[in-house]
Amino acid sequence: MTAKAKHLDLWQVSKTYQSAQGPVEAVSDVTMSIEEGDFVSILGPSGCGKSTLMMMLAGLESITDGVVVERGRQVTGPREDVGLIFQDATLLPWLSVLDNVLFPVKILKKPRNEYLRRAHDLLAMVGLSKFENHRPSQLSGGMRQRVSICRALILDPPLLMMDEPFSALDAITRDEMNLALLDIWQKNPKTGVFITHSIREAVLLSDRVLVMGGRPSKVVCDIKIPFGRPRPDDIAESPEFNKLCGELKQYIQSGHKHMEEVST
Ligand SMILES: Nc1ncnc2c1ncn2[C@@H]1O[C@H](COP(=O)(O)OP(=O)(O)OP(=O)(O)O)[C@@H](O)[C@H]1O
Repeated sequence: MTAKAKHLDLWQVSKTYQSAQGPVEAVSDVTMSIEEGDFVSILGPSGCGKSTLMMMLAGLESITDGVVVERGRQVTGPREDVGLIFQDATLLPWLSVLDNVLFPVKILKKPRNEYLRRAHDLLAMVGLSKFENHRPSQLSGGMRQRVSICRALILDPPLLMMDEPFSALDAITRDEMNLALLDIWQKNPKTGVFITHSIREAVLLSDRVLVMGGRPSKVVCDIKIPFGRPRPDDIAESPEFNKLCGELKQYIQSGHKHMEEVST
């Protein structure tokens, strides 16, 4: 079996914020790789540095120490080949759904006609063809987040980073969005970094799950998810799925306890 190429390489990556109350060591000494095409979730207690780590990988937050390399090139700032999705869909209220999806094309001054077909196809894939001319205020939260997924995919970036993209949605819509994301990955595989507080969501979607914890925060657990793709519909009911969730829960709880002990 041939080894997969590395998409991201992190070497001794740390981040210390300077705040009015003094330095905050948010991430400490993370060394790891993420392989091409892998969907990697990051779990961990609140405040353990998950978003900070993702922002450093995306080149949107400076790195205090260490190096991040993407496909052989050191990351020094934001770049076009990363799609980003956040908890809030952050759509532009005055633009139609279609124009929101095409917004990165406009900003980067790429030819609209070349991306129009892709925008229609993406919106069809997430079931929003009939809403292309609607404004974001006419959509539900789940629909808005589906538009933001299409916007992140419009330039077909090889890397998609998602920071708790479904945490503001109700449970049923969240399950639907998980299935939509599995479907998108099946049809158009890419490298993914996904931050979530939901253990089950992480196990369902991922090829690998990392748990961050401790103070200063590190990667305390790195588990390969043994399920192939496409994932069977009833995978989340299987004993193996639930066993993995149980193991991850224990790692998170011990990281949580450690953070509480240090902060008291
Ligand atoms: N701009 C900033 N200035 C100072 N401290 C910051 C800044 N941003 C984050 N922090 C601190 O860094 C630590 C890590 O924050 P981060 O948002 O990365 O954690 P997180 O694991 O994503 O949390 P959550 O799950 O609650 O979103 C926290 O202690 C936070 O208070």
